[in-house]
Amino acid sequence: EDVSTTAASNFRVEGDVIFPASSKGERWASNSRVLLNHGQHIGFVKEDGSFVVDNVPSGSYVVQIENVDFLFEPIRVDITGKGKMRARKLSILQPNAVSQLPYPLKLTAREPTRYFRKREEWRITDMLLSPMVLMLLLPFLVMVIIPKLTANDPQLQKEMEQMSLPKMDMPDVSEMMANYFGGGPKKTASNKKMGFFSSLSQLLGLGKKQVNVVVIGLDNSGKTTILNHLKTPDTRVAQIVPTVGYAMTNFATENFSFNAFDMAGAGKYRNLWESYYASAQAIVFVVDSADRLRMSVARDELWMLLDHKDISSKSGSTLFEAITGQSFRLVRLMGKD
Ligand SMILES: Nc1nc2c(ncn2[C@@H]2O[C@H](COP(=O)(O)OP(=O)(O)OP(=O)(O)O)[C@@H](O)[C@H]2O)c(=O)[nH]1
Ligand SMILES: [Mg+2]
Repeated sequence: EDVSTTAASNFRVEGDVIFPASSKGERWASNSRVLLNHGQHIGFVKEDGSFVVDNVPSGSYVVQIENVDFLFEPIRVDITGKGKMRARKLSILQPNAVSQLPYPLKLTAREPTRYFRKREEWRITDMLLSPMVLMLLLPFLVMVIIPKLTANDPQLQKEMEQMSLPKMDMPDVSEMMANYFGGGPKKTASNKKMGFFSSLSQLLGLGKKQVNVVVIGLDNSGKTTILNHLKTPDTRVAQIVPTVGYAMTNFATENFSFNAFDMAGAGKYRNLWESYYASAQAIVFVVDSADRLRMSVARDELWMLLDHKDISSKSGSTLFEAITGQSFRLVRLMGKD
C-alpha cells in the first residue's frame, strides 16, 4: 500500500525550453528554473534546454519558466492517477476552454522582459489632437468649409451673409486681420458690407475675388434690370419694381464674385449713394438714353459723383457708364457735355 502511493506520486514532468535564437550564450539555461504551482516543485533547465521535474504526485499543475530575461506563457499540466499526462493552455479568462498542447512540453520564450516602461516621447500628434487645439481649430474649419459649400448657391450665400453680421454690432475680425497683415489703408466702411464669411474666405485666398460694385443712376433708368440680367437664370426675379433705398445682389464670373449695391434712383434716395462710394471697387452709372428730358439731371448727378471726395481721391477706381435705350445720338450728347 505504501509502495503504491509512493509509486503513484513518482511522476515526472518533462519538456523543452526554446529560447529565441538571438539570445546570446548559454547563460539563460543556468538562469532559468521550472516552477510547478509557483514553486511547489522545482526543476532546472539543462544546457540543451530540456528539463525534468521529478517526484510529482498526480494532480493539476501550472508550469512556469522563471527567467530573468524572457517571459514565457504558463501551461497547465494534468497528471492522472495512472500517470497519464495532458497539457493545455492556461486560460485565465476562460478556465474551462481546453486548448490541447503537446507533451512533452514545449515552452517558447515569448518576449524579453521589460522592467522599465519606455519613456514617453513628444509627438506632434499629441499636441494637435489635444482638446484645446481641436476646440481652437473647429471654428476655423467651419468658417472655411461653409463658404465653400454655399459658393454654388448664391441664394444661400446671400442668406448667410445677411444672417452673419449686420444685426450684431461686432468688430469684423477678418477686416482687422486684413488690415493688420496687409498694412493697407484703413477702409472702415469697405469690408463691413461684404459679409464675414466671404471676406474671410478671401483673406485665406479661397474662392473668387470679391468685388463691390455700386450701381447708380436716375430712377427708372434700368439699373435693376441690368443687374437682373447678370444673374443666373434661376436667381433672376420675374417682376422688376422700383427700388426702395437699395438692394443687394450677387452675381459671379469665373474669377470674380460681385456684390452689387443696386441703389434706388428716385430723388429722395440719391443722398444715400455717396455713403457707398468708399467701399466700392467699381461704380456703374446707368443712363437711360431714351429719357431725354432728364438727361441734364443725369449729367449733374454724374458730375457730383466725379467731384465727390471719395471718388476723386481714389486711384485706379473704375467708372462705367451704361447707356440703356435705343438711341446712339445720346452717347455723343453726353460726350459733348
Ligand atoms: N425699353 C426698355 N425698357 C427698359 C430698359 N431697361 C429697363 N427698362 C424698363 O424700365 C423700367 C425701370 O427699370 P428698373 O430696372 O426698375 O430701373 P431702376 O434704375 O432700377 O429704377 P429705380 O430702382 O427706381 O432707381 C422697367 O419697367 C424696365 O422693364 C431698356 O433697356 N429698354
Ligand atoms: Mg431699381
